[in-house]
Amino acid sequence: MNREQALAIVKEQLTEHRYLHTVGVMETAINLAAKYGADTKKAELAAIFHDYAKFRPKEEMREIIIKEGMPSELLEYNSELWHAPVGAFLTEKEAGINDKEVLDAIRYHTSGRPGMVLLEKIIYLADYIEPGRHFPGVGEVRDLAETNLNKALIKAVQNTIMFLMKKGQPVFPASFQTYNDLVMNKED
Ligand SMILES: Nc1ncnc2c1ncn2[C@@H]1O[C@H](COP(=O)(O)OP(=O)(O)O)[C@@H](O)[C@H]1O
Repeated sequence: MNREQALAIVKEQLTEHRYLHTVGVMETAINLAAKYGADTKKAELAAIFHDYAKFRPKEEMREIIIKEGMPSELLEYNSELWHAPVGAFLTEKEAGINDKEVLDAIRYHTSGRPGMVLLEKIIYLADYIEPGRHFPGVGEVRDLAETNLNKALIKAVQNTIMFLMKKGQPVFPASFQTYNDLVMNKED
């Protein structure tokens, strides 16, 4: 599937604002992939589809999580988390993309996971720093991403956890595990 075909498929699923975000994630992911030696075509495809399920009704997502045997713990946490694993499932089912690396990058783009591979890191980070994002701390992560992918990712995961905790919201544990994994295996 080429870029135009992929973008046309997701455009139908998204609002204009979310579509523009997706294009920003795509461009950022391609740049990061080129810089850090990942497959730019896979980065492009994963970025285009990362929010494919963003606007599916909650009930549909809940059913898919249960039926497809996804971690039921997800249902106890912020439903904002659901579109990532459900998006991976629907990207395969409805768009026919079956590349496991691409699907995993979509699946883990919101929570992260311990042992993230390069493509997963790139999509998580591209989602966080694409040019349309404007929130406190994003500039620091953008700067880090120029030179050190892991340091940028640690900062992004840390900011996300701290943002949720400051609001007194529950934190899905995969993000803590991601943070610990990255910090404990830091290479510099
Ligand atoms: N571990 C977590 N526990 C609970 N909510 C989380 C966790 N990680 C991210 N989120 C929340 O999920 C939401 C969606 O994040 P994300 O998928 O990265 O962005 P978007 O869908 O806008 O591209 C954000 O509001 C974020 O705070």
